Amino acid sequence: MPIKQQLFYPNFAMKALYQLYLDHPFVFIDTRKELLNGIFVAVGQKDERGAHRGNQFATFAIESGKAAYALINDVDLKEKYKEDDRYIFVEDGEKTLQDLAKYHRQQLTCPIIAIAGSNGKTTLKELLSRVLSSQYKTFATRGNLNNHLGVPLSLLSIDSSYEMAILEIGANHLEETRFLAEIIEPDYGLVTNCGKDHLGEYGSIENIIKANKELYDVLAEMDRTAFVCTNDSLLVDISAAITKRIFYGKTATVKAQILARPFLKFCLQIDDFETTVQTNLFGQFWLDALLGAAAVGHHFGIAGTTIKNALESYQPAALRSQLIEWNGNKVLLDCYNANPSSMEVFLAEIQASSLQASQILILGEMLELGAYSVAEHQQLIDRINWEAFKAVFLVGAAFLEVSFPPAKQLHYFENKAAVEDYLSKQDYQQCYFFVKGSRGNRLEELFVD
Ligand SMILES: CC(=O)N[C@H]1[C@@H](OP(=O)(O)OP(=O)(O)OC[C@H]2O[C@@H](n3ccc(=O)[nH]c3=O)[C@H](O)[C@@H]2O)O[C@H](CO)[C@@H](O)[C@@H]1O[C@H](C)C(=O)N[C@@H](C)C(=O)N[C@H](CCC(=O)N[C@@H](CCC[C@@H](N)C(=O)O)C(=O)O)C(=O)O
Ligand SMILES: Nc1ncnc2c1ncn2[C@@H]1O[C@H](COP(=O)(O)OP(=O)(O)OP(=O)(O)O)[C@@H](O)[C@H]1O
Ligand SMILES: C[C@@H](N)C(=O)N[C@H](C)C(=O)O
Repeated sequence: MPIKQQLFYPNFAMKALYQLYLDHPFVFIDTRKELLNGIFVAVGQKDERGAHRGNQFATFAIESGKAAYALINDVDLKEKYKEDDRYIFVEDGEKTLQDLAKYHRQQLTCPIIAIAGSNGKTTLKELLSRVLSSQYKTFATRGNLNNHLGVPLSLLSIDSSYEMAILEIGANHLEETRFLAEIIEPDYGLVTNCGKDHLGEYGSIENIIKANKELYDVLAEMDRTAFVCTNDSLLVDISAAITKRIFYGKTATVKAQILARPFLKFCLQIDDFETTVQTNLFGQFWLDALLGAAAVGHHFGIAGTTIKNALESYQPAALRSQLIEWNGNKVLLDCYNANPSSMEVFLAEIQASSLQASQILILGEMLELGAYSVAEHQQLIDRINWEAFKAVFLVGAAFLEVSFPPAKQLHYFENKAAVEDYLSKQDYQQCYFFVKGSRGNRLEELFVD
C-alpha cells in the first residue's frame, strides 16, 4: 500500500510512520542543518490557519535532498503535493514528533535516565555521560535540547546500539515536566534541586517545587527508580511516594566531604572506597551534581577510580563554569543563564574565595522574573561585598529599579555594548573577571576579540 494511504488508515498510521523513521532515522526540524535523506518535520509558530512556520521550508527540505520525507500541516501544501508521496500531511507536526518519539522510546531497551531540576541539569548530564561512557555506549542530550521539541528529537537520536541514555528535561511552566517525562518513560530519574529558575513564568517557588516533583510523580506512577540526594531534605520529602529510591549524599553509600574550593576538591566515599577528586568546576554548589554522577555510575557498576577519573577529566564548557584567558586576565564565564538561586551561590562562592588577583564582577540582569524582578535584583545588590572587588559592573535595565550603596566600585551599564566600550578604554591586567547573567545579555561576547 502506498505510504500515504497507510498513514491515513487510523490504527496503522504510527507503525507506518515508524517504518519510515527506521528507514530514515534522522528526524530534523531545521533545514539549516547539514544532513541528507532524513525526515523533516514542520514545527514552530502557527499562522491563523494553524500551519506551522516550518511548512515554508518543507519544499526546500525535499528538493535539497536533506529530507526523504517531510511532515507538513499546511492545507495548501497538502493540496499542492497530493500526488507526491514524499510529503505527508499530519494534523500537527509538533504532536506527531512527540508521538513518534514516544513510540520509538517504547521500542528501546537500554536504561533511560531523566534529569530534571532547577539548576545544574546540563552539567550533571555531561558529568554522568563521562562516567557512564567509560563502560557503556551512552547517549546524552546534545547541548540543551530539553523542551517539547528537544526531548523528542533527542529520543529519536537514540538507536538500538546505545547501552545507556541520559535525557535532560527543561521546563518553565507547570505540567511541562510531567508531559516530557511521560514521553520519556524514564527507567530512572534525578531532580538536581529546586531553585528560582523561570520564577516569573512559574509564578512562585511553590509551583517550581511542584513542577520538579512532576518527575518524581511519574516515576512513582510507573514504579521506576529515583536517585535522590540526601544533602537536600526537600528532595527527600517530595520524592517520598516513590518506592524505589537510591539515596546519595550524607548518610548514604556514596557521599563526599569538601576539601578545597573554589575549584572544587572533595573526598569521594563509596562504601569503603575513598578517593580525592580535584574538579575543574568553580564552586561548592556543584557538589551534588558531581555526587549524583558518582552515585548513578556506582549503581551501574562503574569502579570508584574510574568515576574519579571521569569527574576530574570534565573541562567545563558552554558558559557553565568555563574559565578562559583574555588579554592577560582570567575570565570565569558562568553566564549561560542566571536566576536568583544561581546568582546567590555564585556570589557566595566568589566572596568566600581568595584568588590572589584583582577581582572584577560583571553581573547581567536576571530575566524571566516577572513580578519578582525588583525584589530579587535588590537582594542580589544587597548581597554584594563591594570591598571584595576592584570593580563591579551591573548590566541591564532591571538594575535601574533598585537602590545601590554609594560604592566606588560600582559601574552601571545599560547594555553589553556600553560595557564593551568601557572595557576597550581600560587596561586591565592579571585580573579575575567573574561573569554571570541571563542568556539575553550574551555577556560572553565581551571576551571575544
Ligand atoms: C520551533 C523552532 O525550532 N524554533 C527555533 C527557531 O526559531 P524561529 O523563531 O525561527 O522558529 P519559528 O517558530 O518561526 O519556526 C520556524 C521553523 O522553521 C524552521 N526553519 C527556519 C529557517 C530555515 O531556514 N529553515 C527551517 O527549517 C525552524 O527550525 C523552525 O522549526 O530557530 C531558533 C534559532 O535557531 C531556535 O532557537 C528555535 O528553537 C526553539 C527555541 C526550540 O524550542 N528548540 C528546541 C529544539 C530546543 O530544545 N531548544 C533548546 C532550548 C530549550 C530551552 O530553552 N529550555 C529551557 C526550558 C524550556 C522551556 C520551554 N517551555 C520552552 O518554551 O522552550 C531551559 O531553561 O532549559 C536549545 O536550542 O538549546
Ligand atoms: N546547586 C546549584 N544551585 C544553584 N545554582 C547552580 C547549582 N548548580 C549549578 N548552578 C548554576 O546553574 C547554571 C546553569 O548550569 P546548567 O546549564 O548545568 O544547568 P541547567 O539546569 O541545565 O540550566 P539550562 O537548562 O538552562 O541549561 C550554572 O552556570 C550554575 O551557575
Ligand atoms: C536559556 C534558558 N534556558 C534560560 O535559562 N533562561 C533564563 C531566563 C536565563 O537566561 O537566565
